[in-house]
Amino acid sequence: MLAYLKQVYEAWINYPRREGEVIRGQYQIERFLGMGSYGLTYLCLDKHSGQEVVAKQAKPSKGQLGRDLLRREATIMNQLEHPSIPKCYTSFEESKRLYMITEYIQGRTVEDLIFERGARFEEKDALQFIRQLLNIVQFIHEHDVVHLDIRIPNVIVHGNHMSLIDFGLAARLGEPARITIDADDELIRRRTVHVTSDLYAIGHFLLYMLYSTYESSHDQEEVIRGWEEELSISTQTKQMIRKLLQIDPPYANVQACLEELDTVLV
Ligand SMILES: Nc1ncnc2c1ncn2[C@@H]1O[C@H](COP(=O)(O)OP(=O)(O)OP(=O)(O)O)[C@@H](O)[C@H]1O
Repeated sequence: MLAYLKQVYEAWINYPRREGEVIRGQYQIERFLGMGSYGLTYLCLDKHSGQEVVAKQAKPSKGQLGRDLLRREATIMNQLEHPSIPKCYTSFEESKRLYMITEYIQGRTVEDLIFERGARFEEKDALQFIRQLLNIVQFIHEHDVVHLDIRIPNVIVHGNHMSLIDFGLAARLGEPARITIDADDELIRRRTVHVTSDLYAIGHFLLYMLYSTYESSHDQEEVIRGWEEELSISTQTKQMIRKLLQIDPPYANVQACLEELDTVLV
């Protein structure tokens, strides 16, 4: 009963703001984009600049933790000035709610491209794509930050341009755990702040892209096989994925991975 009441209360306090409402007299809500684990995200019109921007609000039910994470996200994004990372414009409180305003990235996520648009990435295309992504991640690591949430819904593609979004879980390398975490937030505690975490995620990212061309044969009885058997890809690419996924000794850093990738791409 208590758990049910908690659920009802959280749904009520997390209820998104309506379209048309204006945040701090400047950001008019055009569309609710979604509710993540720690935040509510809106597409807004900045009435001062006439530009579309993204407003992320700390999720009220997460209390201080949600606010701390959003503040940390804004601090980290402010340190990462790169054409493939959304700019953080400002953050502020309004009526005890914390908001962060960032650049709106046009385009489609890789998840949408594969699962909604039916995009297919051949081996070479997938590797070239991963090369671009590695360049962004290398920049982030050079700034002593680890993203920790590199997944196909967090990469947006617009023409030939790619952007990495959602720095909500990003952390500084070697950062001591400063945030008190309750039972619901176990996930964060288990993540290790090390560059290999991002490389591991890129291994999975690459597998998603490569599986976009995979067709299982329905004639035979369904047999569960691993990716190494199922995917028709070169031995070199398989070796790279094994290192990314830490099946074999992992790359020490992004540079080592890029160097090997370049030998595969020639
Ligand atoms: N800067 C941005 N530009 C364009 N779209 C964005 C931007 N930031 C977030 N989005 C989109 O808004 C939606 C909600 O994003 P948000 O990061 O709040 O939650 P999530 O990704 O659904 O969950 P979680 O943060 O728990 O992974 C997603 O569809 C995401 O693609």
